[in-house]
Amino acid sequence: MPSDPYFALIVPACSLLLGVALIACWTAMRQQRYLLWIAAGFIVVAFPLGAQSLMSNNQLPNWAVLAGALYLGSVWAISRGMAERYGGTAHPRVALLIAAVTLALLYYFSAVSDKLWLRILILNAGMFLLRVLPVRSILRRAVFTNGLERLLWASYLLLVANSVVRPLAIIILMPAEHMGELTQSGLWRAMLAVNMLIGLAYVLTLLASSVRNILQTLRNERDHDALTCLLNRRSFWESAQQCLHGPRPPGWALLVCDVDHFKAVNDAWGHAAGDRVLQIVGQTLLQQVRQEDLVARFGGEEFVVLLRCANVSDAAGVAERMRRQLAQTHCHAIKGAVTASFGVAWVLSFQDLPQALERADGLLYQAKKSGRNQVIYDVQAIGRL
Ligand SMILES: Nc1nc2c(ncn2[C@@H]2O[C@H](COP(=O)(O)OP(=O)(O)OP(=O)(O)O)[C@@H](O)[C@H]2O)c(=O)[nH]1
Repeated sequence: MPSDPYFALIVPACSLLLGVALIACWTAMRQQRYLLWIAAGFIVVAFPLGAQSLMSNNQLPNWAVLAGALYLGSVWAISRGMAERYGGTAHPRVALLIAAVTLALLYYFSAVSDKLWLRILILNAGMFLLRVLPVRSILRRAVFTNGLERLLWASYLLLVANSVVRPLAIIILMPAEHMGELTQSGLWRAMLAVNMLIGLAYVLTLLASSVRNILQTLRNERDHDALTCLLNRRSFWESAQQCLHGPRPPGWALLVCDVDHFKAVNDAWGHAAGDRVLQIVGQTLLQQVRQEDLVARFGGEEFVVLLRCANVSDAAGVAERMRRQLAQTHCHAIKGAVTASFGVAWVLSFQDLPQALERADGLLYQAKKSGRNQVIYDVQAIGRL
């Protein structure tokens, strides 16, 4: 047994704690099942690591196959988690084959011909192959959109590289005559520490990027209408403030659009068909605007668009295109098309936005009163730019 067994237990204890931290993170996020796989990887590896660090050299060969199976299982669980996170695959059948060959070789070099350095080499080769398994499919599918994602990927590749560096370091740095004392050597402890540091970097980056993703999802849900995926009233107001900031904003017009006789659509075809109509209206409005414009669903069948344009008649032209396209778009759910009415007002500034909304609403009301399926705009606003 090593002279300082408690020091040797620090690394497996840390691994266990990292696994528990990942499970805690999973319970908070629920849907991210890959966290469970990776947690399992860190928890499982703690047992052979702890046990082997406490074993004498004579005991090591007896447990080589079982410890090897646990190491390989833990490595594959992490590969599986990474594959699941990025929509790749960890090739379970190939993994099983690699594990079977590795364990057979471990058995041979423990029971038949006891060679510790060969066992280390074989086990690390098996671990390397299992870690590499998902890499190709991940690279094909994953888009590393931000620094954290790139850092996570880099720390996983470090784990992969470590499976190569570790056995090489042992072979190069450990004198053959002292190979038997490997698990009690300073080199072994240094390798455990490096392992732990890479593992720690990996888990911390994983936790940070998972929290980032969940916050992004929550922000997305907070800012968008669940049915049409358009901006909701709240985020429309926030984004409009950015568009219209400053005392003299560039030209902006406000379009208010309301689906005609929508209650009748719901009554005749059901609520699900009505929902589908709302989605089509949202898509139609989006198709007619540029990226800098804002399209929002304010509730019910009312949509609002903040449009960057030179004057109100240009905005009315855009609304007219929207109206026409909507009237021509066939919706399978109602076996026909819907029409909508529009009110278009000019926006003087962000402070003017509530009044502009009232003006556009008034014009929309006029459009409804005058027979629906039409655009009415604030004629007097022409040339105010
Ligand atoms: N399917 C669906 N219906 C909704 C949703 N929100 C509101 N509605 C329905 O939209 C209908 C709006 O009806 P009204 O305000 O009377 O307007 P309308 O029938 O379109 O009449 P006009 O606007 O005057 O042409 C109501 O029946 C609401 O129940 C939704 O998210 N999905």
